[in-house]
Amino acid sequence: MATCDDRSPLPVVVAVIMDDQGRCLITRRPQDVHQGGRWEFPGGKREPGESRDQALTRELAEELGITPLSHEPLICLTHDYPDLQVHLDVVRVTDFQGTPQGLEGQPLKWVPVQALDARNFPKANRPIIRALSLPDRYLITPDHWDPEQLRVHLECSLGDPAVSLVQLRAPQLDAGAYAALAEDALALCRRQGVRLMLNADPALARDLGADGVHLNHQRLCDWRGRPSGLASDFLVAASVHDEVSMTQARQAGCDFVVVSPVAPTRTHPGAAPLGWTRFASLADQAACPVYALGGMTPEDIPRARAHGGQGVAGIRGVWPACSSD
Ligand SMILES: Nc1nc2c([nH]c(=O)n2[C@@H]2O[C@H](COP(=O)(O)OP(=O)(O)OP(=O)(O)O)[C@@H](O)[C@H]2O)c(=O)[nH]1
Ligand SMILES: [Mg+2]
Repeated sequence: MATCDDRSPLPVVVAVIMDDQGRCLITRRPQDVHQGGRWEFPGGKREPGESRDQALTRELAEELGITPLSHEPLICLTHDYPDLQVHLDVVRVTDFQGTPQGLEGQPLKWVPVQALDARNFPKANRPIIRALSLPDRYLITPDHWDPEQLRVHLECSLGDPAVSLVQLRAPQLDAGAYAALAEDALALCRRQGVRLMLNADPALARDLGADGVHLNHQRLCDWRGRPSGLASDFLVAASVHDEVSMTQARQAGCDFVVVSPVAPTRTHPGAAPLGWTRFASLADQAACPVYALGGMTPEDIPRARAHGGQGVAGIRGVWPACSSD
């Protein structure tokens, strides 16, 4: 299982401890410490020579009196506070022994993941909360589907519980046809509680009430901050291919990014794939959850997660099969 690289920022292990009702455990930091008074996920500094998992076990014993039995990587990130740089290696603990108690006198509570409000946490926690709210796959519409095929595929896929985040990408359509299709697609997605990202002008995504905008290379270059009037939960995502575009996505404050091409694809046979090592290095530089795109299928999700990713994005291999295929 991948862990974050050792580096000079303060290394911290953070545990998102889940119960079987989909709630996670949060505790309040004492007033007199760094980020005092804010809610946090349990955890703490890794001691010299300690592995991530050793630090996890020690911190959860010291702070809560529990033993983690199984966990998986969630996200790694570096954050610059004015007074300190931290590197958070965040894991999701899915099973543990014991009953959590605030052994250092800290208040604790169980909260449904959807109710987590990043404003009550240290700034570095925003991507952690975002990672908890995003699925392990991001479906992108193929550009060879005409609008009718697209509607049929959306209708047949939206009942699948694995489908909860979709990007409407249709560069073959002119602006009017795209906007008409987007309105229909939004109505379909809303009915099923699926979030729809428009690969379009951010103002169009806002005006149509989409769940977010997906910035292609040009729109990421042109991005000058969130347009006014956006809902606070409106998602901004971007396509990233290298270190330069990852830096742009960081500066744009993206909620998540898609890194491609990770593996060879049928659509771009000539493009040199990044491979998993380079994907992991780019994911480590991100300040948000990262999906792997290019030759991906749902079977690649564990590999993407082991390399610091949120999951996979797909144009072909990630859509459920439909009877019209
Ligand atoms: N545990 C934890 N630390 C966090 C979170 N978010 C975040 O920015 N941090 C930062 O990570 C750093 C280390 O956390 P910590 O204070 O829990 O360390 P610790 O348990 O070893 O404390 P100690 O020094 O009292 O033994 C702090 O600067 C803290 O502000 C979070 O969600 N959980
Ligand atoms: Mg701590």
